[in-house]
Amino acid sequence: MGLTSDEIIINGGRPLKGRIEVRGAKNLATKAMVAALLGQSTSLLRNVPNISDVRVVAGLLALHGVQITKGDTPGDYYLDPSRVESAHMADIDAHAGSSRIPILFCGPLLHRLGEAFIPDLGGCRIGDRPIDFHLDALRKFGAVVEKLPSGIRMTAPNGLHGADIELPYPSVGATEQVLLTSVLAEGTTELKNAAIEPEIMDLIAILQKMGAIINVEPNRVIFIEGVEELHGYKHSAIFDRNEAASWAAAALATEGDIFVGGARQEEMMTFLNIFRKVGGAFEIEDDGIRFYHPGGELKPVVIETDVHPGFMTDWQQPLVVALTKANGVSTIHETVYENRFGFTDALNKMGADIVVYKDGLEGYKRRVARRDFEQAAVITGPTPLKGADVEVPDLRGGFSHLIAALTAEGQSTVSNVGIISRGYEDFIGKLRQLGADFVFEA
Ligand SMILES: CC(=O)N[C@H]1[C@@H](OP(=O)(O)OP(=O)(O)OC[C@H]2O[C@@H](n3ccc(=O)[nH]c3=O)[C@H](O)[C@@H]2O)O[C@H](CO)[C@@H](O)[C@@H]1O
Ligand SMILES: C=C(OP(=O)(O)O)C(=O)O
Repeated sequence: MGLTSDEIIINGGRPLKGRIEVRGAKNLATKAMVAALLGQSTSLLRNVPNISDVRVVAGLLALHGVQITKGDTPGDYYLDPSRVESAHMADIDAHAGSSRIPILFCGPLLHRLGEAFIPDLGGCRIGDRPIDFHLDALRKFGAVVEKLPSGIRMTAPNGLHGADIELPYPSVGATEQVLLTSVLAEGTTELKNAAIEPEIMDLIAILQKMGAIINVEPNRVIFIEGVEELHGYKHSAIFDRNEAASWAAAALATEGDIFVGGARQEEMMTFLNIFRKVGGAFEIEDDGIRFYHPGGELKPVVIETDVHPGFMTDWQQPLVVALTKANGVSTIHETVYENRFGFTDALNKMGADIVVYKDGLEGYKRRVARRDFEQAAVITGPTPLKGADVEVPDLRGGFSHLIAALTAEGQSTVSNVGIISRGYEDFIGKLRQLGADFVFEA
């Protein structure tokens, strides 16, 4: 079969070595772009990554009348919301299924227009991804929600008012929903059990620059005093710690040495501890972090994914590849999503020994139990990987397939790699820079 632009042929076995840069986080830049809708003047977001999720949000904002202009410096986006009131959103449902970000348009659009239509959501298919926390919170602010066959329509006949909200779980998206809605709601909002990921703190910094009053209090409480008006912001997006962790895992699995420019220690501390326990080495510099395999054997670990400051769910997939090389049995408990080990089928096809326990491991007690069961993957190593044909299932799983193919003996064809562009800027160029041996025709 001929090579298509959605396929990469990788000849494995070559260590990745060199320097690459990570830019602004997908999980902040897209939300910061939505925040621009709340301002009365133009915002400047810097360090925006060139990824498809950003293009999807830019397209949606444009449909809503936000004029987006790129600045002379790469990654600079000017977002002018002054024409939102006169926009006609004719093609809005053409964006159905393209990303999860549209749900965050609710609050800003209700404030600006008194109504919002949100097309069906996309994002990674990693189990059921309900939006009940979002809708419950919006209703508490005074929104009236109507479910339609192609999405959700929302109105706020009496305006939006501050509310007391306690999330059943510290959801990242629902916390952002509350922040983006409460800042212009009349009165005060107290949010309990909020998510406190670094990207959320960066969003709060942006909202404060716009004129919002937000206090982050102890024990996951966020207190917001609504204001009458917000203006544009100037902000440089926080670095993408998920991308940085992925390249770190690639360095370890391929026995390589990668300097990740733009990575910072503080937001990656939990990852760095595990990286060290597995046998990886790192050096922290002012402008980035060097991740490398220092020689010697890799060691097995037990990981429980969790909300921040725990080990992030988006970090486990690339690291699993390195764990197939560790000497012994590693266990990963995925506690954030119900179904995030689908990517391991392809690794097993390549020779890994990974057993997924869909209902969790008997007798294992979590520190903070959330459900009756949690998915667990048990990885027994070391198992050398062999080249195979594999298909990318989702963003992080896809990156792990790339790493697996890079470490495997022989040739692999990884198809459906387009998904990886959702969250990894120019990953093909970066692989080239790091000396990977592959064929890809754009
Ligand atoms: C674009 C973006 O920022 N994506 C990130 C965001 O996703 P996202 O914001 O979608 O993740 P959440 O933190 O909301 O989800 C966490 C858990 O809460 C559940 N839940 C969430 C909302 C809701 O209304 N009801 C409900 O049950 C989800 O199904 C999931 O099991 O945080 C995740 C957890 O750090 C990351 O893996 C994603 O990369
Ligand atoms: C799950 C992820 O993203 P999203 O929420 O955008 O699907 C991810 O970044 O790994």
